[in-house]
Amino acid sequence: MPVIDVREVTKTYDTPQGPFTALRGVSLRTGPGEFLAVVGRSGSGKSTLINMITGIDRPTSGEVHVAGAAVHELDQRALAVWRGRNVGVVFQFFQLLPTLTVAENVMLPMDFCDTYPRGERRSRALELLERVGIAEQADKLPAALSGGQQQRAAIARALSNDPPLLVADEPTGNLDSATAIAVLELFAAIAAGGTTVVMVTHGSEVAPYITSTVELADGAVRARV
Ligand SMILES: Nc1ncnc2c1ncn2[C@@H]1O[C@H](COP(=O)(O)OP(=O)(O)OP(=O)(O)O)[C@@H](O)[C@H]1O
Repeated sequence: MPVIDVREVTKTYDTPQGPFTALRGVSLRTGPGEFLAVVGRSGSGKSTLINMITGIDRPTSGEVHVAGAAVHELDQRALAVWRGRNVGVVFQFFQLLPTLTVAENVMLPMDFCDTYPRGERRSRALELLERVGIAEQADKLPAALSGGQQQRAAIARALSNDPPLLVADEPTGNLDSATAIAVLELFAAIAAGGTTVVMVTHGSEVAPYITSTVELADGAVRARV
C-alpha cells in the first residue's frame, strides 16, 4: 500500500488577477520507507503539493490518499485528528515553542492527540531526543540550542506520535552545510526505519541520502526518478 497516493490533483487559487492554477493534474505514489525529495524552481508548486499531502489545503479536483485516509474528503476536525497522528511536520525555522523546554516541545503532539498515557510521555520524549542525538538538551529552552540542535528537537517532536509520514519543507535551508548533512543523515536513518520522509529542497547535497525525486515544473510533474 502506498503511504502517499496523489491522483490527478489540480489546485487553482482565486487571485485578484483571476484564477491561477498552481498544480495541473499531479499524480504521485510513495511507499513506506522512501525518502522523497520534491524539487523544482521557485513557484513550481512544491509547497502547494505539500499542503495537499498534509491536508493544510484542499485540491480543486483530484484525490489525495495518505496513510490510509482520503485526505481530500476529511472535514477540519477530522483532519486535525488525522494529521496529529499520521503526519510529522518539520519547518525551515524549526518553530519550537520558546517558553517550553525541549522535552516539553517534544511532548506537545502526544498531549494534543492523547496518544500515549500521561505518565509515559516524558520518557518517550527523552527516548526520541536520544534518537536524534540531543538527549542532554532535554531541559533547556530552545533559544539555548544551536540551529542544528533546534532542528533535531523539531524532528523529535515530529516523530512524537510515531507517524507513518514525515514532511519537511526546506528543513536544511537555515543550517550551515555540515549541520545540514547531519540532518539529512538523520532523515535517511528515519526513512530506513520505515517512516516515509518527504522533503522539499533546493539543495543538490541531498542526492546521496534520498531514495527518489519528483521534479515539478509549472505545476506539473516533469520527472519522477
Ligand atoms: N494562496 C495562494 N494564492 C494565490 N497564489 C498562490 C497561493 N499559494 C501559492 N500561489 C502561487 O502558486 C504558485 C506555486 O506556489 P508554491 O508556493 O507552491 O511554489 P514553490 O515551488 O513552493 O515555490 P518556492 O520554492 O518559492 O517556495 C506560485 O506561482 C505562487 O505564487
